[in-house]
Amino acid sequence: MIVDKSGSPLTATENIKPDTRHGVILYVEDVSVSFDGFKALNDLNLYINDGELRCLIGANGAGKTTLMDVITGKTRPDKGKVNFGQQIDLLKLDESEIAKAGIGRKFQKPTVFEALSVFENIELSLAGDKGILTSLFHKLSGEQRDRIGEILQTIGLMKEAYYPAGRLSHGQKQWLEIGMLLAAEPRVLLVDEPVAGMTGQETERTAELLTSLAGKHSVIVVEHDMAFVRSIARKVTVLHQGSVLAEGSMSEIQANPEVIKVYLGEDGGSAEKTVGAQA
Ligand SMILES: Nc1ncnc2c1ncn2[C@@H]1O[C@H](COP(=O)(O)OP(=O)(O)OP(=O)(O)O)[C@@H](O)[C@H]1O
Repeated sequence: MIVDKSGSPLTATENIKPDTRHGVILYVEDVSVSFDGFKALNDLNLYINDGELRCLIGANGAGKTTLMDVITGKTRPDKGKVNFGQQIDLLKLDESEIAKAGIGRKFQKPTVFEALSVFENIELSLAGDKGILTSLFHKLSGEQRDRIGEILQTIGLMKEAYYPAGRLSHGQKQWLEIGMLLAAEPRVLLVDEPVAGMTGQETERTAELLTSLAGKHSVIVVEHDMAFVRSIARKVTVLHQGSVLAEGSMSEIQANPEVIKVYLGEDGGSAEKTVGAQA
């Protein structure tokens, strides 16, 4: 349940806006999560500014997915604080309330309705909880049509609006899914490995899309592809063993001896090697 400053209960549907007067939209403080005694997150602190585009990197098992799970209510931390703006305590909300409050998540695998058109997929998302049948037989208002047009424009699928989603390329399906999330007008978008499996050209367009969303939305991208991270990131957070190891611009991260040591020593994977090699 969300409460206002005086402690009165409010529901997530009452259009509660996160208070970002201090410039921060997401506060994650001293968060720990254990699985059978193993600390997947260990006193983690992370602050995301309103409208920023943040990249989250780290070796396999560093805790990136667990962090996304905590923010979206899928996993409850053992301790710590997770606030949306200054006043909304996300630990008191369930997954669907968190989504309704304005935090959208895109998983790695696209889950669009393949038999429906691109337009209809977005139309369904616009309808929210109303259900497929109600929304497909409900006549759209001019305003709703305009909104769908705007989203199609943003995700670059205007030409494909009436194609069945099943005919889209892998990259286009990913953009459609981002468009479906945008229908709910989220303040924060969590995007998990958006360019995995994409062609070079699709990767470039995804970089443009995510960069264009920042400002109006705060975007957190989890990604292993360092070239992609370099192309979009203003600020990068490196997770290691459930805590923040380093935070800064890409060049600061690349020059950080701890980051180089941990990646190269621990995993030696290509993404991490790229960080070392670039330093
Ligand atoms: N439900 C769970 N039960 C037990 N251990 C878990 C569970 N979820 C995650 N872990 C462990 O917690 C640690 C952090 O996992 P997490 O998936 O958050 O890492 P990650 O940074 O997202 O890694 P990857 O890049 O491989 O996705 C790992 O050691 C993982 O095995």
